[in-house]
Amino acid sequence: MRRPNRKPGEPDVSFRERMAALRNLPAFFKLVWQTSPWLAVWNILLRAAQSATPLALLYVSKLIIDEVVIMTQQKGDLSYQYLWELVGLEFALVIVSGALGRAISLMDSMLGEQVANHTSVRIMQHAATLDLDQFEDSTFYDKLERARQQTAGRTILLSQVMTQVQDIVTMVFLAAGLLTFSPWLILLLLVAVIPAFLSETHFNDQFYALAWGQTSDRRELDYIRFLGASDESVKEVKIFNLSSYLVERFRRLSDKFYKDKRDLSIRYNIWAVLFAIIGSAGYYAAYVIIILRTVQGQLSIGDLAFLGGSFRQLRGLLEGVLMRFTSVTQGAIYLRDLFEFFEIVPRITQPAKARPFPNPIKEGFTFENVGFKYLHAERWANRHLNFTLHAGEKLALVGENGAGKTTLVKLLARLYDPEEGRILLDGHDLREYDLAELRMQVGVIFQDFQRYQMTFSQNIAAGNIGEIANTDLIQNAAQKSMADELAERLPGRYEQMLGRRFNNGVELSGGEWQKIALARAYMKNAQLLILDEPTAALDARAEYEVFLRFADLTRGKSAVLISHRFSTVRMADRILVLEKGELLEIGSHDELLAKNGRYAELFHLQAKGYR
Ligand SMILES: Nc1ncnc2c1ncn2[C@@H]1O[C@H](COP(=O)(O)OP(=O)(O)OP(=O)(O)O)[C@@H](O)[C@H]1O
Repeated sequence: MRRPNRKPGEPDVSFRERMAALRNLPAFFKLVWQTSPWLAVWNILLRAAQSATPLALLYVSKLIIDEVVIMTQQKGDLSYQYLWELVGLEFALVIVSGALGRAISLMDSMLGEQVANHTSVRIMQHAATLDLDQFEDSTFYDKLERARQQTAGRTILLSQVMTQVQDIVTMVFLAAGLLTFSPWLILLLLVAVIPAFLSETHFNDQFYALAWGQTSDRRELDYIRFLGASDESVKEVKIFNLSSYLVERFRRLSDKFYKDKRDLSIRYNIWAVLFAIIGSAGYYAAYVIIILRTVQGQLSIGDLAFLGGSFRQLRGLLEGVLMRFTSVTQGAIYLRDLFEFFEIVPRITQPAKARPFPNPIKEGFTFENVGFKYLHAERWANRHLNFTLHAGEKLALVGENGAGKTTLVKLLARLYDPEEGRILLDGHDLREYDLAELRMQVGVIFQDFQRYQMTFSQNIAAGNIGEIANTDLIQNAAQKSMADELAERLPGRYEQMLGRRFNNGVELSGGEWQKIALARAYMKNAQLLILDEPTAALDARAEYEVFLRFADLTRGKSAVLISHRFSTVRMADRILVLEKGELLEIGSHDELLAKNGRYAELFHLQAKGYR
């Protein structure tokens, strides 16, 4: 499904591509089938029954008219029985057809909603398997966005395709009726409708191309809308008076969207009116012919009604089918975005023959000439890293902003794999180990940890979600990170909703959130704990206590701490100083001070500030 000659951002919607996109339909119907086989079967059965009703109705009404004409010419006693039977039959058909229509739209909406939910779940599940760097790539993000946004479109697509098939079957019925009277009326019908179809196809291409080109701008629009009115941004928006700037940016972008779409819509509608006139002319030409033949006595009045009705309905159906064809292919093109998203495979995967994670770790983690560069970045974020994090060792990472500390930690946790060199754990490449076990055994709390808009205990359980029902473990973890005192003060205690997004939520201070995030680290019995600036928001006393406990609680386990506070850093067994992604110095606090290098310089600089 790759499009080799397409430049990024350039849509491809030629007729061939459009037809090719229809190849996505079987996979789509597989998805529908997986969602709910029963609803799908019922939908098909009901539609099959419904497709025969228009012809039956037309035919019965022709019989009624003919019977009425005969009766008006008869003299003497009239027998009404046949007539009433026919009227009763038509009445029954109308009732059945109405009920079928209702049932079909009910099935459509139920099935559509289920398909939408099922797809959303699959998108979430698939997204969860993908790598962090894939999320950081904007073309990936656009694809994810398009796959996500088209949920409603897919619901419509489902009923459109089903209706399409149903209408085609109805048309075959009607055309069979029409053919028995005069085959060339069908030809007239095609001539009347095909130009409209071609115009529709052309404009649909244009609309798709427009939407395609706008994907990343639309993301920007959504982002501005979010910034303009969200609890997260309101503080800064007010303080910096950003509102008018944001509104202006929003207006400019949305005006551009509006103008592009308006111009296209106007052109589209002008052509549509023109082709509708051609379509009507075709219908009336056929009607005139039928009328003339009736007047000449070749057709009955009932035939006139039947043929006129058939032709009108056929024209409506054919027009509908042809127009729908373009929106079906349109939907199929969007499906391609969905299936292309599903085709993206993560690079960081479970090895075929996974090695069990060592418990306990014997030697530790060894970096062998490790280098890593972010996608599209010019500079290496980490390079030439050679050191060992010994089993049971507490290592602190120090360095200026952007020195590569967080990147190093992400490599340790296998959120990325090194591009150069390798990381060994007890002598084997980290990539050989079972990924799920690695995730359980390596606990990381990032500096930009999540503040889940969930309850206090759910926020902590996020660290080991399998234990969400284990209140003892959750409370124990809270105690270790000193978050328990906070829970005691909250009205709902452990069940207190946090954040402002939902009812009765309580907002916490930065340090309070940090204690909760820290509790997540204690939810697992991980052998390597990584804390990326875990105490930046804590007050001095809390920080001191947290670290005393941390040292105590992680005795015998390995830990990596990133911190800009030397009071914290000096508690580590060894300190690794990074500069521009490379290892500058490594040693204990005393060793590095004695060396009088960069660490000593930074340490004295900070100490001076406190004197
Ligand atoms: N997701 C990313 N995509 C591209 N470049 C990135 C990404 N994250 C970080 N970088 C770049 O990689 C380099 C190292 O970043 P890193 O986050 O590892 O630094 P750090 O030492 O943790 O910084 P800080 O002390 O500010 O947290 C920086 O130059 C940064 O701009």
